[in-house]
Amino acid sequence: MAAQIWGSEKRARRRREISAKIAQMPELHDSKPLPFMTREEKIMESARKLTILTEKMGQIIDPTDPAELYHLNNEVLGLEGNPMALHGVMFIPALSAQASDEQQAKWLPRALRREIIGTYAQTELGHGTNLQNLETTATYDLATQEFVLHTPQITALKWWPGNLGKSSNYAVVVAHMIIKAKNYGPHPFMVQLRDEKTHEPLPGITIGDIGPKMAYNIVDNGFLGFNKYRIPRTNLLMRHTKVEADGTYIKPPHAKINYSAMVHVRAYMLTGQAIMLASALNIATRYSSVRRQGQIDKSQPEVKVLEYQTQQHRLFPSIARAYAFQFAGAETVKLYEHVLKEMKSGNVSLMADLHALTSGLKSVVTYQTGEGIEQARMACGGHGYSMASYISEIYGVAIGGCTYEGENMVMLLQLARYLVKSAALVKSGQSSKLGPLVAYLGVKSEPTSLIDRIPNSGFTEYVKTFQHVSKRQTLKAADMFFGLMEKGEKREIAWNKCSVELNRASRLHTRLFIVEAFVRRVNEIADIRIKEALTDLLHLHVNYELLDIASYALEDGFLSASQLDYIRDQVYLYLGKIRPNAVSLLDSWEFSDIELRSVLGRRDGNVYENLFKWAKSSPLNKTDVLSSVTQYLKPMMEKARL
Ligand SMILES: CC/C=C\C/C=C\C/C=C\C/C=C\CC/C=C/C(=O)SCCNC(=O)CCNC(=O)[C@H](O)C(C)(C)COP(=O)(O)OP(=O)(O)OC[C@H]1O[C@@H](n2cnc3c(N)ncnc32)[C@H](O)[C@@H]1OP(=O)(O)O
Ligand SMILES: Cc1cc2nc3c(=O)[nH]c(=O)nc-3n(C[C@H](O)[C@H](O)[C@H](O)COP(=O)(O)OP(=O)(O)OC[C@H]3O[C@@H](n4cnc5c(N)ncnc54)[C@H](O)[C@@H]3O)c2cc1C
Repeated sequence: MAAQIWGSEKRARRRREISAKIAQMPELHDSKPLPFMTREEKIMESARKLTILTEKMGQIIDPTDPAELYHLNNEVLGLEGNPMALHGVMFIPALSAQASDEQQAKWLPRALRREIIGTYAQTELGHGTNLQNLETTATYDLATQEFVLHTPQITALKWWPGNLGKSSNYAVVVAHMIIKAKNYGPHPFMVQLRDEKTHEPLPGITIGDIGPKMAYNIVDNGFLGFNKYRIPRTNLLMRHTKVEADGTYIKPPHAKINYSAMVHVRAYMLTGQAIMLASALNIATRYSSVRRQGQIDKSQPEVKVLEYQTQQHRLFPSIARAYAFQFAGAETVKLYEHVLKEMKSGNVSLMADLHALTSGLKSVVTYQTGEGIEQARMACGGHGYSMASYISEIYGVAIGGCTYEGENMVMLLQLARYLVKSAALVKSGQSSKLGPLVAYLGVKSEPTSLIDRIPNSGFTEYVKTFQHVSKRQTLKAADMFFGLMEKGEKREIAWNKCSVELNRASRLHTRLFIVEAFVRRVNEIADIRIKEALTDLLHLHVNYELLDIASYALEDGFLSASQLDYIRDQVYLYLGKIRPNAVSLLDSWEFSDIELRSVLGRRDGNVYENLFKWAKSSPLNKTDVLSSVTQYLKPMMEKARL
């Protein structure tokens, strides 16, 4: 199963080997539990481990393999981030995709050797979503052949970029490029922020940390202002766009090609979200098979809480989602790598499809991951609320994904633009022009679902039902939009008035893609036992998801009330079938205790002993009487006694 999850037997084996090596290297372990550290201590601890890793990485992993690097990172540095998180996640990808060969030769080896630390600085205090209204400017000075970066007012301060505040000395900065008073829109520039020797901010740069966040606090998300700060013309990233010495602008082959670093993260973060969901579920499911509370049969002893159907219903559909996201994520990464290769050689024809797909997936996956992790926390009762479970940190980091790389509603609306264009093709009889991801929109569906009517139909009837609801909602939302325009409404006003319906279409389309990715994967599996276990999970997935969106299929009679009862019964049937495998389905992800960082979710299951040990190690328990008591509470009580 681990081979299915991680892509191959070799990958699963390598992960095990890496975890085993790390287990033998105490210098790479947290020196004490992270929740007991202050933010400064955590940042220091992370930097300590990061520098050891830089020295010893070659002994542990193949540093050129991103999957090994990612696993090493999760084990040693963990999900709260590290001082170089954005260096790998966005700075290097931005340079790789947007810098010319010559620029890459100059900067990439230095970045890869970690001679310099970089980040991706785009969002500002006043604008994150609407890139056209970013306010930082890069004005070309023909006389000196330099760009002058400037922050015209407080809202133009860069705000949020990870590791910008304290760790990075370089950044890819996105600014509006102005040449001879003409604004060419947002473009990426390579900018040095700090002196390479002293790490002091360079003159003209104002920089710092934006303060503590809900989670992810090892990362120093930062602010940055420029006061007429000059950089050479050749620091504009020039793979696709060029500015010649005389100010001549050579436009890129696609208007949005400079957005590729965002698409990179949107594609890669899906499996990251699956991992976080599976981690939280691993903790909750292990704990649920240790925790005994109450009886189902009063004549029997107390049961493990995992025996309760409500507990299974809370956890198992999310186990199925974690697998579904992992499989859909792996497909998306493959597609992304393909499109990136094409883009580098000038073929930009697949960019729109990839953008639409990743926009929908990042939104649905992050939202459902958040839901699943929060349910996992509640499934652990009171102990889930303790930082000892570590679920709150996993939750905080995961739901950051609902916001970063494009706020979820906004990204769903990006996919909706693509769906509406596709609907227009269907309506004008040009279905043959639909891309493969939306081809179903042009296919006539049956009048009613045949779920429960065709024995052994596999998942075909389910997929058809998902296709039906997605198609119907897309055409309905598109009709609403076109109708408003026909009535004379301006395009943007009409769009806004339909946006809730449009986003519903985007979600349904994306959920269909996730179901199909899961079906594709299960169909490929040769090992009978693995196939059986995953088929059960897939049964739960399709029935649970369909129940969740049933209103769309009920309202036009595609599904009947009796079919809904059938689907509900299937959910209960598969909850029971999955119960014996539940812990194994999560243990198969093979998270080590070091990586999980959870007292509640440890492999040994010694929950109570470990919780007591953890509580005793709380810094508050170093003394029996705190100074807050001697200084304030004791005098107060004494005064009251007089
Ligand atoms: C590798 C990682 C591995 C694992 C990660 C795991 C865990 C992660 C843990 C921690 C987190 C780590 C890092 C977090 C880092 C976060 C970084 C950031 O957040 S960076 C900032 C991100 N910002 C955004 O995403 C901004 C969102 N806004 C936009 O993208 C755009 O403004 C928007 C698309 C909304 C609109 O663009 P605009 O240019 O204004 O639009 P316009 O109306 O002119 O055009 C729309 C037109 O353009 C098409 N389009 C838009 N984008 C693309 C694209 N990327 N590719 C192709 N086409 C694009 C769009 O479809 C539309 O086309 P049509 O007109 O409809 O034809
Ligand atoms: C943990 C974290 C890490 C980050 N890291 C980075 C980084 O490394 N580099 C970087 O540059 N940035 C980073 N960001 C910033 C992030 O990319 C932005 O916060 C994000 O893109 C959302 O933009 P915003 O804050 O402007 O939200 P807003 O756009 O202000 O969103 C507020 C509300 O307005 C709604 N809204 C906005 N526009 C529309 C619209 N057109 N239609 C409908 N509704 C709309 C949204 O849906 C939302 O409900 C990070 C953010 C976080 C939380």
